[in-house]
Amino acid sequence: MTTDRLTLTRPDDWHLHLRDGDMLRDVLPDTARQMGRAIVMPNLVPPVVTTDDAAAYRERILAALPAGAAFEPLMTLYFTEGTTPAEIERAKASGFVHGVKLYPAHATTNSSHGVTDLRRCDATLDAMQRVGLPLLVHGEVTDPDVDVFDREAVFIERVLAPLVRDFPELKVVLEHATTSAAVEFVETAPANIAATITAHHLLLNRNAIFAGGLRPHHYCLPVLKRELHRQALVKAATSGSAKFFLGTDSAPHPKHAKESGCGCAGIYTAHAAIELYAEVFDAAGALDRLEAFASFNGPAFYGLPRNAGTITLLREAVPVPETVGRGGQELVPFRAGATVGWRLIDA
Ligand SMILES: NC(=O)N[C@@H](CC(=O)O)C(=O)O
Ligand SMILES: [Zn+2]
Ligand SMILES: [Zn+2]
Repeated sequence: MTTDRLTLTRPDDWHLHLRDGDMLRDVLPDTARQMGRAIVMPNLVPPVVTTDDAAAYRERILAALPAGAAFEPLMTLYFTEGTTPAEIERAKASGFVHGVKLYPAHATTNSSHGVTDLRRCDATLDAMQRVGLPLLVHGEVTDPDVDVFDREAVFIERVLAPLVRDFPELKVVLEHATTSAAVEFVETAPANIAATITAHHLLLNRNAIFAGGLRPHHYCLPVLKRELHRQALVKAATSGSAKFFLGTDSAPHPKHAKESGCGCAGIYTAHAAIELYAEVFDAAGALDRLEAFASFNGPAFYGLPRNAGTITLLREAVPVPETVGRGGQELVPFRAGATVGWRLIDA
């Protein structure tokens, strides 16, 4: 039996880039239309490093919301080697900071202020473990001797496994998991270790970067992997395990910055996020497990209530515009000029 109409508890996006200024105003309505909340990444220029920075950014997001939107931004701090235990206490006490994001220095977009040696951060990690503030990790080593396709697996071995051993109570989210190594690590780790999975890593393998020519809009970090890894991610997401949840890593960059001699990493999926995940779960014969992945597992991990409302999807081919952008710089959305298989209707 096929389902042509799907009603779900309103989902959340547990890994999202909203940027700032004009770009923020352009992209925020896409997320606010479907998600109740989102964990907002702190890699602005300059980064969001203190609770005061996060409070100010939160106000800018709320001010950019379309009238009547009930969206709640869940803020994060950018982990630097200067992040103190006192800042962790302040962040936790704020009630609006829900995680601290670890970018290994130079691993990805706007990560130059990231951490070069996590061993120098023990006191801060200890404070996070004590107050129950999750560590959100971009899990890739930056060692130039490590092949770009192996950077996640090597990070798990060199950094994540020792971290989990030394801070056994620390809540950790391995963000945008892309490999079978990540899936195995998270599955066999204790309940305080979880992972987000993006729609694009569930839908595409690395061939998509080179399909008929170089495809800058399929370039992101961690980079797309082999088909066997994509299959492992689909299996994990649709398994019913509470350790995996929705995190789009929707990462808008202006068209000219992607279509460049040195293009930025990041894929914009917020315009059709839940629709793209529905495609994946449908193809896997697991539409009945989409709601837990999208709407239940994340709040359970973060210790937050589920959203109260619902959203409804209809099975229908919906065209995706060539560009998105209402005033800021144009950006090219995932599936630009093609279609997605579901329509989100206003319930
Ligand atoms: N995922 C990406 O390719 N890019 C993200 C950064 C990140 O999440 O690593 C961005 O901020 O553009
Ligand atoms: Zn990242
Ligand atoms: Zn990201």
